Amino acid sequence: MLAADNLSLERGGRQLFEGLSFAIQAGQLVQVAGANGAGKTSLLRILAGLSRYGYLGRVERSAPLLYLGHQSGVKGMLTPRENLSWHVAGEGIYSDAAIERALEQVGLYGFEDVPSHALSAGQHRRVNLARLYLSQSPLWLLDEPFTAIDVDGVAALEALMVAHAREGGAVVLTSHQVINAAYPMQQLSLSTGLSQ
Ligand SMILES: Nc1ncnc2c1ncn2[C@@H]1O[C@H](COP(=O)(O)OP(=O)(O)OP(=O)(O)O)[C@@H](O)[C@H]1O
Repeated sequence: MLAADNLSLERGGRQLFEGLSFAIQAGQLVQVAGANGAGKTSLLRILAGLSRYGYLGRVERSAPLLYLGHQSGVKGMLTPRENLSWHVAGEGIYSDAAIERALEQVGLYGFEDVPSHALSAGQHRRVNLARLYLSQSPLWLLDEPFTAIDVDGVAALEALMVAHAREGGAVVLTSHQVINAAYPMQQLSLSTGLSQ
């Protein structure tokens, strides 16, 4: 689905990674490991095709991907329903019922038509995560998806990622959290690459 060949990135005079190569196949759950400022977000953006310059090496993508950045990407003026409709419009046509179901699955039943600026940080995040329930992209690149999410929400998201991998998808995520997925979780180190 995704292959990185000899990736190197320097930022602000610091070498964040050098000669990094790995391949992500269907069915893999991969957590990018590293301290604050190590370069995890930078790597994910390169993998997603959002950083076109400034790095060395090649990325080959052979499957459609969904990238969720670490900011919620939710517009405060719009309701959760409008935000989600706007986001998924680019990925195909979805019925209002499917959008409502996705919002219900992330615990936003009853909040569909509230202006998003009146939602909490975790609820903002949940609007963004609802995109995963509608996604038809096999490859998910998720930057800090658990930020501001409560315990039940974390468990639901872990289960969703496992189901996605079992159905032939793949997930690459950054997180400082220990993930309790009932599924083999591989670690991607910025210095040594993918664990076995
Ligand atoms: N646009 C930029 N210009 C210059 N330096 C940048 C830029 N964006 C990020 N950096 C630097 O690159 C380094 C890596 O940042 P990055 O956000 O990729 O780290 P991270 O591993 O995701 O960190 P965290 O765990 O704190 O989210 C940091 O030292 C950061 O200051």
